[in-house]
Amino acid sequence: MRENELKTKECREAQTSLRELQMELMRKSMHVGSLAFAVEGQVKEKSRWCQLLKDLGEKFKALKTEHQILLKESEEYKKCLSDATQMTTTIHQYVSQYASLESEFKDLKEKFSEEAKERKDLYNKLIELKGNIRVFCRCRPLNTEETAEGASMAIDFDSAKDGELIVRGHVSSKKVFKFDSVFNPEEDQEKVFEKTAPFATSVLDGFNVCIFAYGQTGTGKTFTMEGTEGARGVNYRILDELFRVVKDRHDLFQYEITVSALEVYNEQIHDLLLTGSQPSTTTKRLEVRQVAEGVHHVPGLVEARVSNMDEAWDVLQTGSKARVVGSTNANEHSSRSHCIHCVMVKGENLMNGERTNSKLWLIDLAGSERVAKTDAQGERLKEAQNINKSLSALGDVISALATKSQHIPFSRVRGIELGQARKQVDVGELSRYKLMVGRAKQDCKSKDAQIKSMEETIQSLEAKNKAKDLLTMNLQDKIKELESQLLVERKIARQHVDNKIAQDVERKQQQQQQQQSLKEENNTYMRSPMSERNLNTTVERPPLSAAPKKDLGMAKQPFADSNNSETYSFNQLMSLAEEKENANPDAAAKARRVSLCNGGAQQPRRSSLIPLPRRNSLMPLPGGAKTPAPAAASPLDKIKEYSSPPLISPPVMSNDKGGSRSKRINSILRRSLQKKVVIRPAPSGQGGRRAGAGATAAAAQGIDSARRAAARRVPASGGPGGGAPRGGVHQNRDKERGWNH
Ligand SMILES: Nc1ncnc2c1ncn2[C@@H]1O[C@H](COP(=O)(O)OP(=O)(O)OP(=O)(O)O)[C@@H](O)[C@H]1O
Repeated sequence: MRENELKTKECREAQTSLRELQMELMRKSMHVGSLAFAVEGQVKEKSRWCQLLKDLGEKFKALKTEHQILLKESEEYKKCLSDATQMTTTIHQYVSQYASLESEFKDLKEKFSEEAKERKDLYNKLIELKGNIRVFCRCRPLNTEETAEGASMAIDFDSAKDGELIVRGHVSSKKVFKFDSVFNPEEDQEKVFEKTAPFATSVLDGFNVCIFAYGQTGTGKTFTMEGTEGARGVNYRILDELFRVVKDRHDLFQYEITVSALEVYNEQIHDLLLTGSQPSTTTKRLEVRQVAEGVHHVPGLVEARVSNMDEAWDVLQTGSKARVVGSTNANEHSSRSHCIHCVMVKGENLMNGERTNSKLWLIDLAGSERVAKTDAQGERLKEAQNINKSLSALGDVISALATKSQHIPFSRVRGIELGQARKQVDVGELSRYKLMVGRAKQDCKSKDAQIKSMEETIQSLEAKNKAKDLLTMNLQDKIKELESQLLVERKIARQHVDNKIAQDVERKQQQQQQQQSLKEENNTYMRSPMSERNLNTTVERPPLSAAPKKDLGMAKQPFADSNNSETYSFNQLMSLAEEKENANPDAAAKARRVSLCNGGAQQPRRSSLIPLPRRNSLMPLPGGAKTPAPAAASPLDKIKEYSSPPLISPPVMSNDKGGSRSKRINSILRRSLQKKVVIRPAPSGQGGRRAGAGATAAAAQGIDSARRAAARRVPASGGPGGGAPRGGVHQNRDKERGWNH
């Protein structure tokens, strides 16, 4: 039992432990599960990290590669930088070299310009030394006809190299001619051109050149100048040379070449380039003009711009073909006109900008002929005569030029004066000048008229000005007089006011003294009884005569006695005066009238305590009561008063203390003067004037009239003599003026 119990207990314990173990197992299995989940997460994380690691490894590899590339590049850049530095240094070196080369080039350019100039001068000197006018002589071979006729050469060319030509005569006599060069019949075109080739350079250097062929008809002039297709003459060759030199100089010079062609036929000029395209009948006549010294121009002549030899030759050939040619006994194709080809060259030196303008004249003259020999008739005869005439004139011109004669007979030549034509004036130009002169004259005339009228206006204005000046002076004089008069009146008014004030003060003081004495008397009577009164005693009274004396003293110094309590201050006096004036305007007006008008007998005589200066103007002093009042209506009787704005400001007193006082007085005076004095229009004389037209003018007029009236009354009011002369009035005026100074 016990065993059973033990076994049961053991079983129970084993069961409990089993349960615990089961629980433990469960916990462990749960823990294992959670660990497995965690492991799974860790595995995932690990794989992610592995992937990241892999990516980073790849990136690292790429960066490494890039780094290597960049390293290579940086090395290359370093090399480039060093190369660039070297290049910069090289460029700087080149720049400095260029600068030095440029300055060198500039120097060389200058030197070259100088050298070119020197060369040009030397070349020109050489040409001059050879002769500005050079004469070459060419003899053609005998033609078939001459040979057939059995003619022989009459010229000896033994000394041709020295420029001598010997003409054998029929007799034994020989004639020797000297030329710059002599070409024998065997010498070809090229040989002839050799002597003329240098002129092409002269033309391009800016010099004018003229080559012409002169000679008897049929002697080979046209052949020499024009030549044939197989044997080109001077014209072709010199043009060819010209363009060759232009080509050589194209780096240094720029040229502009134009050509023209004209002929002088029967002393008339025709444009061959124009006639080449149009019928000769329609061509207009041309004339040679000298536009400046040594510069000639044919207005209206066609000038063809050419840029190369072919163009130039084509143009000149067109002209040559249009030339008048006729058959004569001497020459089957005789030129009946002078053919002139002109090549105009405008050059510009590209180095220094120097410009040149030159001309090359190539002239094939018509041949001189003996009319008798050629047996010319009709048109041919006329042509021959004109040709001979013009050639003769040309001979004279050349002779004069060669001998450097002062007078060159250009006027004899017409058409062949291309070398140096005299200055001609265009008819159209002349008429234009005439028109201009006419207009200028008209302008001049109209301007003269304007000036005259202006002078008259000025004169009249000056006269008016003078009159105005005179008027102004008169007015100024009047104003001065009025001003002085006004000052006098002010003075009088001031004195009057002072007197009035003094009188008032005196009267008041008298009254006060009287009242005081009465009071004292009363007091005396009141204090003593009747019994005590001494009837014999007399009250000591101030003598009656003493008061006026005292008053007189006070009146003399109304503003100075400050000890007296009854004495008025200046302001009080002023206010008193104003009060009085306001209270009794009639009296004030009367008072004013006293100052302005003749109060005469109506006014009571008052002794002025302040000595007044002697008055000679306007009206008598108040003391002049003896003077009878004028019976006739005085101009002052016509005076009426009316209020108006202040006329003239009183002069400012300079005294500082008295300034306020004087201002006060002035204000009173101003107020009294504001009642302006106006004279009624007089029946004559001053009737034209308007009273009150202007404040100042009215016052001036009024006072002036009053003054005149006073001046008229002077003799009546006790003046010396019945009719005082006008000078007396002036004297009075002067005296009045003297008061103010
Ligand atoms: N040096 C020369 N060699 C060969 N032939 C020449 C020579 N000079 C002139 N002639 C020939 O002589 C002829 C007359 O010459 P050309 O017409 O040039 O004379 P010209 O002086 O111009 O006469 P014109 O004044 O009448 O016009 C032409 O047939 C020309 O071929």
